[in-house]
Amino acid sequence: MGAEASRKRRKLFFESYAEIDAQKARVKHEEDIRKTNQNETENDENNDESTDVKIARLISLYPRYDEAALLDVLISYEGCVEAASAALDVGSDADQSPSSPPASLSAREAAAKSVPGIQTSLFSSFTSSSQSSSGWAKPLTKRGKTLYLYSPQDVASNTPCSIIHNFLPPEEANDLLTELLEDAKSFQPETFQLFENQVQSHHTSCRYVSTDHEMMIEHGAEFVYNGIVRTDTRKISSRMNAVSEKVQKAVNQEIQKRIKTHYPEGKKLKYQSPKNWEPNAAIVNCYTGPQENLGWHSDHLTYLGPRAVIGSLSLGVAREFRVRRVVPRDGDEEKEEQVVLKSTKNRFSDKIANAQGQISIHLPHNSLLVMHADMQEEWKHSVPTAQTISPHPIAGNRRINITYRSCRESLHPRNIPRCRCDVPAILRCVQRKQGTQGRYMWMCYAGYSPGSKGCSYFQWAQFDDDGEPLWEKMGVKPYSHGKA
Ligand SMILES: O=C(O)CCC(=O)C(=O)O
Ligand SMILES: [Fe+2]
Repeated sequence: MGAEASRKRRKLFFESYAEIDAQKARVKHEEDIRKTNQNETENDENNDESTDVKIARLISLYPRYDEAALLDVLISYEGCVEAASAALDVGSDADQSPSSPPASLSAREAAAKSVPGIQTSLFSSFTSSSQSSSGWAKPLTKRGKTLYLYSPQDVASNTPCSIIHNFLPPEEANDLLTELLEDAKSFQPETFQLFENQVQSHHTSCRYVSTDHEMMIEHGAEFVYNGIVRTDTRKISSRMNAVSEKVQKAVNQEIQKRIKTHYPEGKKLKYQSPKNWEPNAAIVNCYTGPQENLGWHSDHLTYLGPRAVIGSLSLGVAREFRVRRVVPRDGDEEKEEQVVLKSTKNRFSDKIANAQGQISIHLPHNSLLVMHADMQEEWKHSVPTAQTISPHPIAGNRRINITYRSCRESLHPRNIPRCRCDVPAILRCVQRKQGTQGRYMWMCYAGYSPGSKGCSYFQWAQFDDDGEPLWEKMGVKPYSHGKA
């Protein structure tokens, strides 16, 4: 391919060469982190390669894909050549060798095919024969493949989520969208600490709370949420509040349905709150254009408590929401905890967690997705970059998402233990370690705030059956109890 043609094709993916370099730097940075994680958990023979070497390896394997497309795939797989290569193999016709992609495959198609796998049909590609212990069908996913789901029935049967399409009366959805698009003009990307570097999210967001009381508390001090120091907290508007009441009603109905149809013996899960779900905070996310995204993560449980339920309303441009189950594996307990901690810093995915493939849920304008109590502890989710988007008549190329959350009073920052850095500790669930999977722990949070290193504070968490903290049993003094 001529240099000029190659440059043109690169431009299909990136606005500028600076962006390619920035992407490469990002991959390199992510690689460094992955390398650190892997060094601590496993001996990976491939982990000292630079991004350029990895790209060179992919180019030699897939000579007919251009560099930008391969870089895109490598980014999707967090710098793991093997995973990227597996995805490209899936993306190629089954009977073609990796070095012989279809002759007509453009760079855009190559990337589309490679991120990450193609479902042919829900019922022909995937088969399910058994139910998991929590009652829902075993995921129908396969390694390196993505199962695309659209219908509420498919979503409820195959994921820990349920979805309601056309949730609000159309005018109400449009009015809320218009209001939030205006608000979002002053949203900022999230900044979080990734070891010694500060990293910015690839979308903007803002936290909203429902009462003046919460506003006063949160304005005095930085509020750490989802691993991010949030200095901009706003008050929920009357329009958002009216919608919040509808979300509350629908989410409570969905929770009851879920308990009856999916959970063992039709009972709520251990640690799930038996109370009516009442949203008192929201994070509003704004994704401008197809490249803005949110990486793999589980939502932090620090203020929500175990078995949290989240109502997530999508407005504007339709995007994909991906979920994948976290697969437990064996490893050293202490190192595993460090990995969990680090993975919250960088919202990093784990190639082992990818072993069962991913599920993509289509999120159109005015859809309410409920992430149920079986979600955060056992699954990760993301909003990936899109190859193309259909402009929305009001939002243009933007998508607004509101995640309504119910923070527990018992886990308010003033009530939770503080580590030696004098920062409220973070609550995490062990997701991957066989043996301790499902156990909760309190850890130092300070390492998340830019410029701070953090301490090694660690304490197993204990809760009653309804997910309320048992501070005394843990021998922990909540912050406010220690105050005069
Ligand atoms: O934008 C979305 O649909 C998901 C947002 C999300 O996962 C979050 O705010 O934690
Ligand atoms: Fe999330």
